[in-house]
Amino acid sequence: MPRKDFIAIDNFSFSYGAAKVLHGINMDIPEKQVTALIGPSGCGKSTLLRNMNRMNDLIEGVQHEGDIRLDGKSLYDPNVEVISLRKRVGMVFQKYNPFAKTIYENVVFSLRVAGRNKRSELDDVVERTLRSAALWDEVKDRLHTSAFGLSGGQQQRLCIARAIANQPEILLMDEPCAALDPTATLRIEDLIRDLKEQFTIVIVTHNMEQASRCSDLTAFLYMGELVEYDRTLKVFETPKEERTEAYISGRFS
Ligand SMILES: Nc1ncnc2c1ncn2[C@@H]1O[C@H](COP(=O)(O)OP(=O)(O)OP(=O)(O)O)[C@@H](O)[C@H]1O
Repeated sequence: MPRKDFIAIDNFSFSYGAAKVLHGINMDIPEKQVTALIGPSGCGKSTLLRNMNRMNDLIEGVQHEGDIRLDGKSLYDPNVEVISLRKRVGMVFQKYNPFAKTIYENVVFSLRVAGRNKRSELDDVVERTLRSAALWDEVKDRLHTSAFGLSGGQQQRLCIARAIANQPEILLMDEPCAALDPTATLRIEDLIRDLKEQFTIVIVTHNMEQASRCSDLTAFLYMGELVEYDRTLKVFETPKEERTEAYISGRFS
């Protein structure tokens, strides 16, 4: 049975120095579903997402209260090593950012870092991962050419492949289609729907249609508070809160 509170966010608040930007967020994110974080610019979506793999830790002066648990275990447990956490939680960013390497070497990057260099294993991972990222057919004849030779949408799918090559449990996506055209966007949305068979996905998006097309649950944040969190259909069709209704109907952005 997939776990309903695979990522359990428990009364979580977060500050950059004196600026408190998340206020007592409570949210259970289920396993192998797509959960979208929506809300106006600056409401704290990326901050919340980046806390799910402790990416904000390196910023000076940050503080948190409350807890985030992955599969029952606190991210802040002193025994949790951030490096092993990042293996469990992959991340894809707004601007596709392949490394200046070949397509093949981008996919196997995290395996090489972990000292896994056996050619036959790497070949298998490359094919399986590129198939999962819906890119194999387009690149199988040019695996050893530069990743920069791909289109923007292909480069983003390659970044998704790189993020999932080491089989994380969770995939965090921060506006993954923001730099893509509508056709490439739809391909990534198809891919997100396929990938939830294997991964728990959390996506930040400004695009309401995208949230309604590809997420199972939607959380609406406003000024660092979680205003509403429910099944996506419910949030879009019969929101409980006036502020959610106003936002999704475009009365403010
Ligand atoms: N590194 C940082 N240092 C200080 N303040 C930050 C930092 N990153 C974000 N903030 C502030 O935290 C608040 C929340 O920002 P965040 O990027 O999480 O919001 P967002 O909802 O993802 O916004 P957007 O949709 O514009 O990307 C904003 O007021 C922002 O200015």
